[in-house]
Amino acid sequence: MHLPIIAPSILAANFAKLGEETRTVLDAGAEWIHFDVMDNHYVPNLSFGPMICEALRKDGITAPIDVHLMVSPVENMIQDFAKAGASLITIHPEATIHLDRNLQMIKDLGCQAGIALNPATSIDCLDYIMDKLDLILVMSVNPGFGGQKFLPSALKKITDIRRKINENNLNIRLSVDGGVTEYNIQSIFKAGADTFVAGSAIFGKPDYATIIKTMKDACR
Ligand SMILES: O=C(CO)[C@@H](O)[C@H](O)COP(=O)(O)O
Ligand SMILES: [Co+2]
Repeated sequence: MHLPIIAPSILAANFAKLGEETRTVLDAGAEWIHFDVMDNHYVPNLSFGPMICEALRKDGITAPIDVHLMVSPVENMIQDFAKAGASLITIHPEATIHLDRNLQMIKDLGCQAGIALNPATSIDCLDYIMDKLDLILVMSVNPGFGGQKFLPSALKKITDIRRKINENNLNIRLSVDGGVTEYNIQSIFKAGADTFVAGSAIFGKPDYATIIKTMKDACR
């Protein structure tokens, strides 16, 4: 099992100070930055695109940027985010009719590839693509908005996917996204997740270092 990673979602940051917020949360102990891309088509909300990712890179952010694409179609955004400095690009199976091809496209562009599973999406879709994955993102809310409540059904899904990863001896990170807080992170960790996306639980606090430490301490 991998060491736990905290990936704050900057969707919950103060957009007027995005560079500063990103640096502060990394200095506070976060390992990755989670970058939620919403297109008002695949999900009913609009966030930010590759230009903002590129701006963070130009501003000196060197930490891994974990791009969560909630867009359809995916092809142009995969190319643009790879160019903009994304480290990892995660796509939703419902957002494309060529999942295998698009995962391969992410890898060919030099990024790590992830798949995001909505609350109602079965883990069966993993069966023929596991060898192309660096990350599986379990959505513990329906995608489109920050600040929602964690859906407990995600815990069984995490356990089932952890079993699949371990049985096949695969080097895949298992991430959980949506409603992760200092109160539920331990049960999510115990279910088998190793990567924790949290937006409002971190950016809603005055002291990012304390909340990140609390979350990490819960994962032991
Ligand atoms: O992808 C998404 C939502 O679609 C997430 O990354 C959320 O933005 C996480 O925010 P919180 O639920 O932690 O506030
Ligand atoms: Co996300």
